[in-house]
Amino acid sequence: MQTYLSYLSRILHEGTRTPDRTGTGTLSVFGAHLSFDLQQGFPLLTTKRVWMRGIVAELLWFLDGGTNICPLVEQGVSIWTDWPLRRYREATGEAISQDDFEQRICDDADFAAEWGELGPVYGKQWRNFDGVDQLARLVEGLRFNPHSRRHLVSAWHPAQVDAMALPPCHYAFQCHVESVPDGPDRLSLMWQQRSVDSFLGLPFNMASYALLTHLLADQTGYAPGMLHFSGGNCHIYENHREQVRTQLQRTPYALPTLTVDTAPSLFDYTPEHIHLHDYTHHPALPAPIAV
Ligand SMILES: Nc1nc(=O)c2c([nH]1)NC[C@@H]1CN(c3ccc(C(=O)N[C@@H](CCC(=O)O)C(=O)O)cc3)CN21
Ligand SMILES: O=c1ccn([C@H]2C[C@H](O)[C@@H](COP(=O)(O)O)O2)c(=O)[nH]1
Repeated sequence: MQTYLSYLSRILHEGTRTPDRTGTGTLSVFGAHLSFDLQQGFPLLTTKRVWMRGIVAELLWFLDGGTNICPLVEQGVSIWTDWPLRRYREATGEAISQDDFEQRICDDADFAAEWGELGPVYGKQWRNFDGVDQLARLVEGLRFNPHSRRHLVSAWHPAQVDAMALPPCHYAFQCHVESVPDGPDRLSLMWQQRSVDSFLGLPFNMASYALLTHLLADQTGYAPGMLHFSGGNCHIYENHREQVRTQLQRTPYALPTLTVDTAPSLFDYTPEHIHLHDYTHHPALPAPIAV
């Protein structure tokens, strides 16, 4: 995890003060690459608590093709609530609390359909990009044509980005199968991210794509290989600087490991199939999210 801490330190020391859409202000660099060997452990930060249950819920929601916050909210996961909540407050002028908004999303299906929808975001594009189930195709391709160089999934649909609550930040990923002498072939994954909230978002994204690699490997019979991140605008929000400094003073613990119980298909996993082992971490570092 030293690689993530060095990345944060680079933004802190070399980053340029840049205004941003949310009005928060950032320090940013353009262009960064991080690599993790999934054989060496599961890349969940140990220098603060990272909320794995929320990450699992979000990824399974993407895999299910979900674009409405309702199933997340029902599991107590609020990471996507801010955007629909703001839309509701602006449209109605009602000063509803987050708790009351989430309660209505859970209790009233019509309300959820109207106000909990994020538009054609990740889940939609992964499972139904103009009629193409990109994930089903990916699994078939990995199984039957492993050495293809076209194992690519795109969430960036130019004709639909304006209809999304937030255009995709991690907008594409590619898989790669590699032969290993005296061992099972390995499945690696690289994801592209145009905009990177390095303190709050990236730890989620790293764990989420690591988990996706484990699930794909489980479905295709490969061992998890390397995970690569390629970032465009990599930033630290001004109001995360203190938390970043605290984190940089902490010494990482050994990484946890992850095991997966096999499910009938990529679309049948539940949180009960996913087991995180030996996760030792420093205390949580709360920080405000820029909306
Ligand atoms: N500015 C911004 N950063 C993001 O990372 C981000 C967005 N917006 N918008 C869409 C999604 C939502 N994601 C989120 C949203 C919230 C947390 C968050 O608040 N995490 C906290 C606490 C989680 C909890 O325990 O409830 C954390 O400490 O990691 C993380 C990722 C990632 N994305
Ligand atoms: O998975 C995600 C989703 C979002 N983010 C961050 C990156 C930016 O800080 C904001 C998005 O704002 P834009 O103006 O659309 O770039 O959300 C992330 O890091 N990871």
